[in-house]
Amino acid sequence: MRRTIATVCLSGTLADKLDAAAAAGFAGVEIFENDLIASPWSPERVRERCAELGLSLDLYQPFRDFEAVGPDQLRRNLRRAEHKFDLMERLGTDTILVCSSVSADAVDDDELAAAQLRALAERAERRGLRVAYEALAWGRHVDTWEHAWDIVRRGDHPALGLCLDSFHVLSRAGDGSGVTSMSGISGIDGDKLFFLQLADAPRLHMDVLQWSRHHRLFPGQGAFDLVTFTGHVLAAGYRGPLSLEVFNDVFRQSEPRRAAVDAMRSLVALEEAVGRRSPRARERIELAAPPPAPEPTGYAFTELAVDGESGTEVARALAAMGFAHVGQHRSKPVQLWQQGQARVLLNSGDATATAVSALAVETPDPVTSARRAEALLAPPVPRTRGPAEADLNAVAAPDGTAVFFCRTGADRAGWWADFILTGSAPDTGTALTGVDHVALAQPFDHFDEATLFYRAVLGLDPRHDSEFAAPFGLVRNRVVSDPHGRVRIALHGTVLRRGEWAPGVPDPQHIAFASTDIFTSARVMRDRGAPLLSIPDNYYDDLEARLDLDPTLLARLRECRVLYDRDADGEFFHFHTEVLGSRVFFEVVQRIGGYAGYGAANAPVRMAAHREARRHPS
Ligand SMILES: O=C(O)c1ccc(O)c(O)c1
Ligand SMILES: [Mg+2]
Repeated sequence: MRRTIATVCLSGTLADKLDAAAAAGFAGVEIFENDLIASPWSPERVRERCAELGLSLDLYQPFRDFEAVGPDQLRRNLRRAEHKFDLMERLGTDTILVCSSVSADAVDDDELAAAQLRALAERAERRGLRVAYEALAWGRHVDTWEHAWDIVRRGDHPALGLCLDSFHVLSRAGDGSGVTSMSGISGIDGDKLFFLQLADAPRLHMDVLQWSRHHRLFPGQGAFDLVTFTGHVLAAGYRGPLSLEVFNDVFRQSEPRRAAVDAMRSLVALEEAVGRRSPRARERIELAAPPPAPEPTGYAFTELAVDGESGTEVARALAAMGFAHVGQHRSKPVQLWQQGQARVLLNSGDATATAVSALAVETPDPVTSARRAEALLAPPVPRTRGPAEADLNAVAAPDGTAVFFCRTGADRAGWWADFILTGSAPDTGTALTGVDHVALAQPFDHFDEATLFYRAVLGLDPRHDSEFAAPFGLVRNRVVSDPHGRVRIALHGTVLRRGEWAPGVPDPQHIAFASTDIFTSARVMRDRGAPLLSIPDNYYDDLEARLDLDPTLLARLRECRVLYDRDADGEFFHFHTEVLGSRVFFEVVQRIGGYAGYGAANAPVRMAAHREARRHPS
């Protein structure tokens, strides 16, 4: 379908926004009035620039507080409208969005509202224009799509139709009041559906206007069921553009070209999901159909960027945890460390701070995984490849992490062949079997973009949203994972921009290894000098108070400095190393039963302990 975007979604001047929309491949834009008013360009110049960029002007918006007023006010409103019609002619756009009145002057009279909208539509029609009426969720008298649709029908004019905006529909449809629902949408006459605006949002309990103006997201980044919603709209016969209209404080300050790519990715993924839900729609309507994501089967490796100093520190910690340096890269300063199915690369080739620099996801079909990534606009990572080295496909995630696709299995012919084996063997006495999850710190501005990236590109599902008060501010967590938990990526970032006084290091990232026996892991690793994190006694006193644990178990937890959590499905045991270099640590976890969480309740304790360890290095 045609994909368009409202200029309000992007930051910068109108010129910046148009450039960004075109660069991301949008076919057209909704011109948001404020962007035009603030622009030094004449409407003719805007039209010309859009033509140069290959963008159509699909909508002019918003026209406010028009309907259901007294005769004097109506005269003033029609005069105002004629001015905007002049402007639309100059711009070369034929549809104006009229949003339901929020004015105290508006009266609760549907017949009057319909008659006045009809009068507006008559004037529009004379100029070859049309009016799309949208119910704002906070409209004074009209705040549901059903009500707006009823008025449009009463107005009964060919130049008067409905604009549906998923935010206004779904913010109200989920509030439990039953005043509106989306199921009736498929019964709307498709010819009367003049425009469709799409936005997602997190479920928040707050004033709906504030929610809309600050927290909208691109589809796939929030909690709204846009697949079902869009399916209903298409079933009604709508064939106009899918247009994004997102008001979001973070996007408003992001680099517009990058935000526009995020936006485009959201629509491609949405079209794909709609087509998958309804194959019949796919026969009739052109919907994006990127190659389906092959289900990831695990991590081939995780790469850490290290410098000389942190490299030694990390290597020493890995050795104490039972890993062996089993391979050395043929042409690059990269070491391969292994224990069970856990493989860690230490790359000292780039002089960057210690960080998780790459994830290699195992897939049964790396070529298709890479083609999908490309279809979803994942930027490729340029790589230098030595002779006889594996041709690894990598794309860059929004947080800068390179994501590689490697064939499932040890794949000795693939990336593994780039390493010369050292002959060292791991020590199996530490009970580690593989990688449980990788936790990646997300830059404040790219959290939602990252969720969509991992979801769309890798086909992982978001789950386990949580938020907790940490020593340096509120932290937000979200895990993206495949259904079997083979590739779990825990994304975390601050909810608010991080305070200046927080330690002069970025949030640490970590790799969590799975253990079959947490107490053995802890004891053996401690004996071998692994830099394990010390946990305060207060924590164990509180555990005892809260959970009424078996005293023997509590004593073992306390002795081994293991953290504990449980839920209805099972139990979780974990411990951590200190931060190695500037921003990486390791975690060891054991899951019992069906526990599928990450011990979020313990995270503030762990963070404070890391802070303490940095202040008083052992
Ligand atoms: O927040 C608003 O005022 C506003 C304006 C125009 C829209 O299309 C909309 O959905 C909201
Ligand atoms: Mg809208």
